[in-house]
Amino acid sequence: MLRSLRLITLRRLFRRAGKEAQPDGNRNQSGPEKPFGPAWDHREVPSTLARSPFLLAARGEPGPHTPVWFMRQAGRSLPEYRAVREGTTMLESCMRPDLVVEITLQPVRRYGVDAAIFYSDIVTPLKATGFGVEIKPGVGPVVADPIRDLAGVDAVRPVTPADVPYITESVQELVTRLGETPLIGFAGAPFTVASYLVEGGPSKDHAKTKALMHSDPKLWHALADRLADVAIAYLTVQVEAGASAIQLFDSWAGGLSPRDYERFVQPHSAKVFEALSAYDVPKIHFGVNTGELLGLMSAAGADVVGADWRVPLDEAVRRIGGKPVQGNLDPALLHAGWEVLEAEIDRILVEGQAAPGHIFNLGHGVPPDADPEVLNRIVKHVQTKSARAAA
Ligand SMILES: Cc1c2[nH]c(c1CCC(=O)O)Cc1[nH]c(c(CCC(=O)O)c1C)Cc1[nH]c(c(CCC(=O)O)c1C)Cc1[nH]c(c(C)c1CCC(=O)O)C2
Repeated sequence: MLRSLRLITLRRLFRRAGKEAQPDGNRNQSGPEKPFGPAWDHREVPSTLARSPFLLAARGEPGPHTPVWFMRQAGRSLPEYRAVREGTTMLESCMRPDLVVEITLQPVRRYGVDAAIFYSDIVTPLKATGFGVEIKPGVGPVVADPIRDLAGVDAVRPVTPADVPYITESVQELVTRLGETPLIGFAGAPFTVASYLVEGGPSKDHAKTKALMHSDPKLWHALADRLADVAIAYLTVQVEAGASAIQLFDSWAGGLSPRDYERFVQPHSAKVFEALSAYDVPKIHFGVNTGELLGLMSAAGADVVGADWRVPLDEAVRRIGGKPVQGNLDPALLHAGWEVLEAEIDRILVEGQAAPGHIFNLGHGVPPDADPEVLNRIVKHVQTKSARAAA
C-alpha cells in the first residue's frame, strides 16, 4: 500500500518536472546537453531508506535524481533556528535531544533536502568528556588550555556511549522521524580538531600546529592518534544509533602541503575510515581548499570525497580516482542572483556526471546571511533538473 502510494507520488513528480521516458529511456527534455547518467528504473522505487537518492549516489548507483543537501543547512540562516536557540549556548543545545531533533529537522522540513545532517559540533565529544572547550558565537571553538605536551594529550579522551546518552537518544529519535531521509553523522578529522586544540582557537595559518608537527613529530602523532580515537568513538555512537552515512570534516587540511598531509595527517584519517569500515555506511571526506590533496584524501579510505569550488567537479572526480563526489557550488554565489546561480548549478550537474554518483552541495557551509528562499530554489532546481527519465 505504502509502496504503491510512493510509486504514484514519484510518477507525479516526474510528470510535474516534465519528464517522460525517451525512446532510449535515457534523457529528459529540459536538461543540459549531456544525459543524466543511465535511465533510472522506476520499478526500483526507493521505497526504503537504502534506496534513497542520497545513499544510491553515495554508493555510485543511479537514482531518480541528483541528491542535494547543504553543509550547515541547520543554523543561523534559518529564523526558526534562531528562535529555538534563544537563551541556550551552542554546546548546551547539542546536549538537549529536543533541540537537536528539532534543529536537525528544520532544513529537511523547509527545503526537502535529500539528507539530514546531525546537529552537533566537532568539539561536542571533547566537551562531553570534560575537556575545556567552548564555542564563542561568531568566532568558533576556543580552548582553555591549548595542548603543548603529552600531559595535554592525556586530557583528550574518546567518548564512551555512557558519556553521550543524549547523542544516542537524539539519533534514534531522528532516524524514526526522518523515515526514508538518511541522517548523516559526522566528526572532525584529527588535523582540523588538533588545529583548534593546539592554536587555542580558530586560526588562518595553523602556524603553531604546523610548527608542532615538524618540531615534535612524536607529540604530534600522539595527539593525532588520540583524536582519531575520539572521531572513531563519536562516529561509532552515531552509526550504532542509526545514522546512515558519515562525514569526516577535515575543513582546514587545505592549509597543508601534500607532503605534510601524507606524512602527518593521512595515516590518522585513514585509521578513522578503517575503523568505520566495520559498518555498511558510506564514508564522506571533506575539506576546504584541498585541490592538491584530493587524491590523498580519497586514498585515506573515503567512499565519497567532497570538493570546494576551486576545482571543477569533473577534474575533482579525476583526482579522487573516479569515486562518487560531493559539491561544489561557491557559497558566495548565493548572493549573485538567480540567473548566475542557475547557470552554475547546471554546469555543476553536468560536471558531476563524470562521477559514478554526485551529491550536490555547496563547496563549504551555508553562510549565516544566506537567504533561505534562495536555498529552497536551489534544492528544487537540482531535484527537477537532474530528474532521470523512467526506463
Ligand atoms: C570547523 C567546524 C566546526 N564545526 C564544524 C566544522 C566542520 C565543518 C565546517 O568546515 O564548517 C561542523 C559542524 N558544526 C555544526 C554542524 C551541524 C550541522 C550542519 O552542518 O547543519 C556541523 C557539521 C553546527 C554549528 N556549529 C557552530 C554553529 C553556529 C553557532 C550558533 O548558531 O551559535 C553551528 C550551527 C559553531 C561553530 N563550530 C565551529 C565553527 C567554525 C563554528 C562557527 C562559529 C560562528 O561563526 O559562530 C567548528
